[in-house]
Amino acid sequence: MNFINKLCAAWAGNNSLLCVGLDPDLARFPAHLQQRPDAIVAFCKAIIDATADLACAFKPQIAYFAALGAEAQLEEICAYLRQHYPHIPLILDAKRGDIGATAKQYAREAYDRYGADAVTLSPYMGFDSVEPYMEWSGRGQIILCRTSNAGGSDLQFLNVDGKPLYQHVAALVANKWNSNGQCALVVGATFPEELAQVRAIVGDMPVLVPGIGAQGGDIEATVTAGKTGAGAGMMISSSRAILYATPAAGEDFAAAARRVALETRDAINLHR
Ligand SMILES: O=C(O)c1cc(=O)[nH]c(=O)n1[C@@H]1O[C@H](COP(=O)(O)O)[C@@H](O)[C@H]1O
Repeated sequence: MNFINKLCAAWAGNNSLLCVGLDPDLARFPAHLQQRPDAIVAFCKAIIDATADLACAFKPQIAYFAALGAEAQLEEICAYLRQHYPHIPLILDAKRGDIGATAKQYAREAYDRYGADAVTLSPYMGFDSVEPYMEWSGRGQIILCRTSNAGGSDLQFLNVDGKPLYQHVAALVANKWNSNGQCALVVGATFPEELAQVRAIVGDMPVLVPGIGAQGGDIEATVTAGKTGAGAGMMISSSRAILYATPAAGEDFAAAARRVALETRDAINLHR
């Protein structure tokens, strides 16, 4: 099944627009896991098992693994996801962007090595830096449009031909670039007005929306701004608020993560 169809099925199957971000930070792990050599795998598997029926996607962020030389653990976690939860889209958050020949290697990494259904990409090197990913039929390309951080405004808000640059990116991706029908965009929950602008430009194209939870984005404003006519269209992503839901990071971390994921999914559904 291609990325977009899998996403639509997960939205419906789990009645959820919540994407669970996997950003494993050893320093915030529960004490009983910290010394284990397989701490990252054990932590992520427990979070996955505790939230899989509440999520429309899982999104591992590659930097948290690569910084520790833990790519083998990321491979194991991705294999676990594909084996046990093949109906839930696996998004590799890598924000890649490079010339075509190099892009092809990044695409092999995302789709072949990790088996991701989709990968996050930067648009700023243009279409020939995104096109190589489209050789993997049915896999998704999720392209940065209006990011959740304040500094995103430095470039994305620049006025180009009377419109902010992020709106050009939205229009370009939704029309010319989406030749395989597997593209999506990233718009931060911290900018609901811009999310509404993007929704108006891109029709029903899916949008990955990070920025609720730890970054303080408002759920009601996000859902109201970003939902499609069918009350879907978004992967609203939260990492730290779910992963580290217990202040003291106790042995009950997975149950606490489930509690927060459930509350978040339900808070999102209230406004669909
Ligand atoms: O592409 C992303 O996922 C992303 C885009 C963006 O604009 N802002 C953003 O925070 N992210 C990622 O989403 C996650 C947000 O984590 P939390 O703030 O802990 O929920 C991190 O892994 C970020 O790298």
